[in-house]
Amino acid sequence: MFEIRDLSLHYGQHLALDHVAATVGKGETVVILGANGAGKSSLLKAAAGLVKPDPGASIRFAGADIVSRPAHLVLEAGIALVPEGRGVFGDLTVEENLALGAYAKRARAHGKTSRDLVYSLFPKLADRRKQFVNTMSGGEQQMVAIGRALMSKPDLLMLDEPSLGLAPVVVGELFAALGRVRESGLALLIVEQNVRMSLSIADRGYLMEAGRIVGENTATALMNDDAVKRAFLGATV
Ligand SMILES: Nc1ncnc2c1ncn2[C@@H]1O[C@H](COP(=O)(O)OP(=O)(O)OP(=O)(O)O)[C@@H](O)[C@H]1O
Repeated sequence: MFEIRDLSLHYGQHLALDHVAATVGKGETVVILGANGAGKSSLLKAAAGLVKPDPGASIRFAGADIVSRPAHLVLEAGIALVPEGRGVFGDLTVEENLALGAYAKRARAHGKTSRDLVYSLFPKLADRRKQFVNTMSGGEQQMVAIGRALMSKPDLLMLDEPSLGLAPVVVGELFAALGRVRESGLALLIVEQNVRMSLSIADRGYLMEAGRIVGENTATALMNDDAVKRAFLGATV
């Protein structure tokens, strides 16, 4: 359904992505693991149309080549990004933030159905629909950000470090909610530092290092991989 090939990206002289190839199947959950600066955010930004890759890249989604499309047209094609740092509007309420997520043409006619889906996936948001987002906890704000992205009716939801800065118990809640999003049939592409948690809801994962994909396997195999354990799970194997 989603296929990236030969994706390279320079920031000036700096090569941030080097011939990256990756896929996400329909309804599949895929995690990208890698150290700080490996290029994970750049990969999501390029896929979302927020940064322009080097010539020669191919990014295909549901049969269409979307590589040169601007961000709003990538969204119309069915790919939504929840950026690192969330990007919610703090001085608007939960329901106002959600309403803003439904501006895409593909989403406008489905506002009520999408809102009902978001509230069923995140019951906490339903209780707090009139609350200003800047009075909410970090975990709740992350749920608003995910809810807003879901309002665009995506087929692929990309998340950049959704657990960043959240307390462990909140991270647990967040991943339980992402598990429910996954069950609803969406494909997910997640960049995460919380390797254990993200692999626990994933089908597959890629390892990134210095702008390149250096490994790929099922989530179960990665969880048991000695190199992954050493690098990301704090094990001394
Ligand atoms: N706008 C930019 N201009 C110049 N260099 C950039 C820019 N954005 C990212 N980089 C550089 O590109 C490389 C990849 O960055 P990227 O943010 O994609 O990595 P990451 O794996 O997401 O890391 P992190 O987990 O720290 O966010 C880094 O060396 C970073 O300094």
